[in-house]
Amino acid sequence: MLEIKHLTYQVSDDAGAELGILNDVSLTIGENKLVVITGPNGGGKTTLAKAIMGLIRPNGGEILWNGVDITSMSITERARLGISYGFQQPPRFKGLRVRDLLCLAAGRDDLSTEDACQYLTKVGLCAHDYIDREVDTSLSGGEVKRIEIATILARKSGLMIFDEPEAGIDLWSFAKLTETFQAIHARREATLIIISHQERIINLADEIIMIEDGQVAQHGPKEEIFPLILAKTSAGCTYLSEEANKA
Ligand SMILES: Nc1ncnc2c1ncn2[C@@H]1O[C@H](COP(=O)(O)OP(=O)(O)OP(=O)(O)O)[C@@H](O)[C@H]1O
Repeated sequence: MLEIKHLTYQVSDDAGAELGILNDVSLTIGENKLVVITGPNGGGKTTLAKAIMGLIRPNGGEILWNGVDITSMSITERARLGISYGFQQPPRFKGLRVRDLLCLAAGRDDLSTEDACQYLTKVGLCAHDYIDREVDTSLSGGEVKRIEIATILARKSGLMIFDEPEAGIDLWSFAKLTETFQAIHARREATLIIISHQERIINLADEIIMIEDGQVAQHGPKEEIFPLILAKTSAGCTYLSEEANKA
């Protein structure tokens, strides 16, 4: 279970004034739930994910994973506790091959080619073409994104956070990725937090959290929150209004 209590994160602007990015965020995510975080651009979704992973230090509040206070822990300590985060824009690793990254993620030098390839297939990559490629600028944005997601799958974490996994990914790979999320969830293997604006991903959720202006604007079961989001975003669009009425 992930518990976030009164989390705040502030930065100073150029004039030295405090700017609140996360403002008293509290929420609880149950074990093995699939939760989608959505909301307007700049609302604070990535900042919240980075705070959970330890990539930024909050100014106040607490984060507990399975009852353990991780607020002051390093990224490495959180990773050891089984927390993973896939960046919105993943980094590249010149000199490392896809195979090396998967071995590192799985924590095994002896990861078989077959096992490594299975993770790539789950994100819609033809394993044979990619397993020995270097993770450098020769790979497209969508390819790097899928390779990073494959490394998260290889890590077998208890809490997997994906930041806009759909970004830059073609329709075919996106369909494969959606199936993969669904399969992990069906096997109740991990708690999944997916930051997304994509209706097909939102549809996979047990719960939706809407973050707006650094606060939790809505949090509840998909059946309750999705119609509210559709109604809010459909003003002036007849098609979306009809979908909202159907939902
Ligand atoms: N270090 C920082 N300094 C100044 N502003 C910041 C900093 N980090 C985040 N912000 C601002 O905080 C707000 C929230 O950013 P964040 O990336 O969390 O939004 P988001 O909800 O993930 O947006 P998107 O949907 O566009 O990815 C944005 O306005 C961003 O510009």
